[in-house]
Amino acid sequence: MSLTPSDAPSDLWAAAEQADRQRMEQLRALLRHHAWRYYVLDDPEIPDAEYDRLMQELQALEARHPQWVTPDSPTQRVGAQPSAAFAPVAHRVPMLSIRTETDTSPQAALAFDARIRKELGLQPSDPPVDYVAEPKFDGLAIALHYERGVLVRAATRGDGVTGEDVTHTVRTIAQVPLRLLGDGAAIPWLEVRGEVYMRRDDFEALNERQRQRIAAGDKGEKTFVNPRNAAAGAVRQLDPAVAAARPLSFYAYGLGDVTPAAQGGPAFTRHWDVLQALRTWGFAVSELAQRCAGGQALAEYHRRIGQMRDTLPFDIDGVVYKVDRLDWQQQLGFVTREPRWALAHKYPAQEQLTRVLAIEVQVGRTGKLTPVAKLEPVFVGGVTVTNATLHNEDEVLRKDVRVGDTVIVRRAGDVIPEVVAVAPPLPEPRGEPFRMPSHCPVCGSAVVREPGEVDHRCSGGLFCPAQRKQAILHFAQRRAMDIEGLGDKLVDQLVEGGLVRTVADLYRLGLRQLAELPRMADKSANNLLAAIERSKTTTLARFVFALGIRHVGESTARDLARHFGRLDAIMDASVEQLQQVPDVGPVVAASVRTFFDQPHNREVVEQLRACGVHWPEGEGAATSDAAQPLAGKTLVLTGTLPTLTRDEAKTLIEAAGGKVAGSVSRKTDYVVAGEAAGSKLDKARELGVPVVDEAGLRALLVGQAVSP
Ligand SMILES: NC(=O)c1ccc[n+]([C@@H]2O[C@H](COP(=O)([O-])OP(=O)(O)OC[C@H]3O[C@@H](n4cnc5c(N)ncnc54)[C@H](O)[C@@H]3O)[C@@H](O)[C@H]2O)c1
Ligand SMILES: [Zn+2]
Repeated sequence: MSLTPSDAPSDLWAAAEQADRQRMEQLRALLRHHAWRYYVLDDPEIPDAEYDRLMQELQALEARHPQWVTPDSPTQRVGAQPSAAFAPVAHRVPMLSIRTETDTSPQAALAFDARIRKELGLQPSDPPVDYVAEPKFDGLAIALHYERGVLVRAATRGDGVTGEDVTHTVRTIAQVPLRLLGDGAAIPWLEVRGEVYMRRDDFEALNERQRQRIAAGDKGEKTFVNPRNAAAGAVRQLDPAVAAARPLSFYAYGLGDVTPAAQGGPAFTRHWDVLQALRTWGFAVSELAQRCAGGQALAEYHRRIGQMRDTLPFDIDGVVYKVDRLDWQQQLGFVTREPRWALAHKYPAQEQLTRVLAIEVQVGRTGKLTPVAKLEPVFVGGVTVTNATLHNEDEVLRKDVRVGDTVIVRRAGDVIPEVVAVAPPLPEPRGEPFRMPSHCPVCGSAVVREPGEVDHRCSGGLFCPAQRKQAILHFAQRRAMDIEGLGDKLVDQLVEGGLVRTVADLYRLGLRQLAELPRMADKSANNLLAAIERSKTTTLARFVFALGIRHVGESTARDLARHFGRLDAIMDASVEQLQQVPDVGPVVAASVRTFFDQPHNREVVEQLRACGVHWPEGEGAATSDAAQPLAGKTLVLTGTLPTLTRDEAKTLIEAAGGKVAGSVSRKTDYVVAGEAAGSKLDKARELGVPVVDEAGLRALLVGQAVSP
């Protein structure tokens, strides 16, 4: 029920008025606070959608009570007061906001067109109005001043009248021309306007780098809420080096104060022509800008760009419609803070508020543990989201996200939704701070975080159901157990069909089970069984590599096999003993020890042996199922060999027991030189190291002597 003077007693009416007035005061204070966080600190506390809701509520109240609208109300102003940290720049042509339409349906485009036609006094019989439609980039507006084609100043929008001088940082942006091309160079005074933004991939990479820095103990660093704020923060830096290190981009979309045509400035009649000229002067102008005749074409544009939104490399929060004819723009003019000739037609917000119901830990296929927030379902970026990543333990603690908190969730493009921050107010009392579990929630094995690493990992690689597929693929690969035909698709089928839980189950597969799999003929099932059977005869080095112990690659596996000779010796070696092996440092040693400390991993190893997987054990037998003609020899590869790639040559040499080194020294036994061999060949000659070609290498591989 709504209260109006006619149906409510006057004191009730007065009370309602009083409540409105109080709410307006409250909203203004809130909006001022959030505008300050957003525009001055580049560190918003609430999502834009939330800010827009507060703004709309205030606008509605002001519409109902126009007598209480104050000139300093956030509804009457653009941006925020420029910061005193920068020199002020006066905008000769004010930098305004754009009227925003949050109704994402096509109707809004038609309504805009109808309004424009009405304001221009057009008749239904008049032709459609020409518009230019452009993406609305989510970055920050910048004015660039060019004097005779040379960039002399760059300014933020500030409060629309006075901006901040950010020439020092904007100069570092590669897409901002320092000198204009073509006839742009001759214009006495030219102000170009556009948006500085950060591409989504650049933003993700920047945040990943920040997370690494924080993990490495850099206390001063933080991650950024979204590309818009990362871009704004970079531009509004005092130190240009910081901005230069952040990957920023720039799109030009219009002009500000320009020398009139009569005094040597450019003459334009349409906005579209402005965009084309900007391009010839050397600016990036969006390829997505398009001319549209009439409201229907605008609605179609909104739909088309909306469909592309997730795949665009940058964030957009809507599209902008602009009347193309500049004389009409002039005629339509401005209201307080917005031109009448433009409209920002939004898309569903990419950031929303919701509540954390739980924090779960997920285990990825490589064993990495990721804390994930379970959320009260929320519509964000066009879909309903119920889970959002929290990346790692440090991130959860730094953001201090707890169960019961209200958080900002971001979903942009095809990047997985993430919790970007906790939003005030905090609940009273709060939940417990997050702790990473000490044991894998999937398999119960110990969870390990290595020094200098951001991630926690499950150490039960051979057994952990989360890591099954990865473990089997690794185990079966050519350089490990070499089970031919056991690829991605088949592993999926075996695991999903419940036939294989650990690698030991491979040796228990029967023909009947295999033949029942979809797309599996008897012949291929037989081939696979034969390949599995063949793999039972292996070497200790291959077997150790096949286990998938973190940091134990092929060559470490070989070193371990050579040093210990027997599997049990490796499994029981202490961290100190492991470090006796050349090239095995504390991290690798700890990783091997932890792996074999997991009872589940040991069980799988025992099952493999029980299934008949075997290798020659003991001194000298460690690595050889064939002769090792290059045992103890070090070779260096240089240049291009006629038939072998460098990888293939390396594999062959290592299979023959040799080592491949990166540089030539007195300890090098042979240098294998191909086409276009460089300084390594010179070095070999200088040191008198024997040099062989590919034929020579092949001879060495089979144990023949070669004369260099
Ligand atoms: N989260 C918060 O706390 C908070 C606080 C204050 C403001 N905000 C957000 O900031 C925005 C405030 O609106 P505003 O007044 O700055 O205007 P706006 O960002 O909605 O629209 C005007 C701006 O659009 C940009 N723009 C992008 N592409 C353009 C194009 N092709 N042509 C012309 N302009 C283009 C320009 O930078 C211009 O200044 C809202 O989205 C609001 O939610 C958020
Ligand atoms: Zn596990």
